[in-house]
Amino acid sequence: MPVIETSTEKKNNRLLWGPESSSPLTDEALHFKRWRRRTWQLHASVLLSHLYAFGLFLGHSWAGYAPLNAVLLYGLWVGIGMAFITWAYASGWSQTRRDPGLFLVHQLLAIIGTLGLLIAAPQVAFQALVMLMVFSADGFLARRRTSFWMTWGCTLIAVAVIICWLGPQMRMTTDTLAGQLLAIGVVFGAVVRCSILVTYFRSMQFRLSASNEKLAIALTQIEELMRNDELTGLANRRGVMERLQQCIETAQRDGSALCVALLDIDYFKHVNDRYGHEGGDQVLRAFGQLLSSQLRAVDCGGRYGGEEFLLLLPGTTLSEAGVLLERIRTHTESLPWSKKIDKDLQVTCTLGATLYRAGEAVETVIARADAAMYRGKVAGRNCVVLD
Ligand SMILES: Nc1nc2c(ncn2[C@@H]2O[C@H](COP(=O)(O)OP(=O)(O)OP(=O)(O)O)[C@@H](O)[C@H]2O)c(=O)[nH]1
Repeated sequence: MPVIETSTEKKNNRLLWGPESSSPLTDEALHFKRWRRRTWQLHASVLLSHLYAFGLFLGHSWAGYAPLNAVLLYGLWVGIGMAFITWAYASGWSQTRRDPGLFLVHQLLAIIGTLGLLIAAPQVAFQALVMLMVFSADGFLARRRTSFWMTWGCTLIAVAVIICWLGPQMRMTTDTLAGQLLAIGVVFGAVVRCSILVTYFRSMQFRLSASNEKLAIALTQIEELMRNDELTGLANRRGVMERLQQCIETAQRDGSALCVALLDIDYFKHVNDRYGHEGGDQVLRAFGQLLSSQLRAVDCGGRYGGEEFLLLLPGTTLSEAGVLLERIRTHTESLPWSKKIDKDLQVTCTLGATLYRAGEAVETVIARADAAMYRGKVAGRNCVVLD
């Protein structure tokens, strides 16, 4: 399983990239499976690179630039090291280390192997130096600050030693055709290894931006759901209240009119009692559709409570609102409820509206609309009351 860090460990062992640990939302087993897959992919590419380098050194030996024994010893050293790292990944032992990618181990293996080869075959110092630098490029993938700096620190020291010690003897082995081909092979290998790493980084970047996009879409959907009433398709209380706050700010800024109306279905309890909760829900759904069809795009209708709705009508005077609310009332009355639910069903609503007054609080304007609607209820319902 992935190593879980304590907070002190996190502080002492800061990461250079990526999250501190897997997100609590991420399935930990999935996260671990992905990590293992990528580690194995990278490890396979490292093994191939070592094989390639070994092949090139063998080629140099065949062309007479390095003693065969030295090359074979180098191959044995790297082979044992790679077998150990493969075991460490497969057994999960690497997971118990602070550097689960074993970047430093990789690097020390390559450095010691290269230095050993150079002592025995200084003729191939230049090629070995290039390959060492190429293998070091893997160090860029180290996440942990200490792994990163130790990997690079060791590499730079090794490179400095090679340059100071063998610099004067360094030469490109290009005096024969075989030497030329081998030198080209060294450069080719370096380019391929670097492009593999760059491709790896780019695919990580691509995956990251793709999941960021998915996340942004999911976030938008969640935000929409948070503000929507599933039953009626209108805004819910949170949504309509946020919108009211925005409408008030606009009205205060440009001095435009803002009408606020409360609407309540009459005797809704009877609908529920007679047709059941499902019948009541059907009425609410149809009512939501009716309101949506009557409001302009700039208006907002939201479900304020059970069978109570809040309507926001920006840029609308009280008398203009009166016309709209009367239309909603008559449409409610004349909607073919008998076809929709039951032949005996008759639905009406009572509406109360008021004009927002500059400087007043949200609660005040709603309370005034509520009082207007209440007066309509007392007066016998199925009417519009303007305050
Ligand atoms: N089906 C359904 N019923 C709901 C929902 N939310 C609230 N109600 C019901 O709506 C009814 C509201 O009843 P009251 O507040 O007494 O109002 P009323 O019967 O409409 O009477 P007046 O408003 O005075 O005309 C209650 O029976 C609630 O259970 C809902 O989402 N679905």
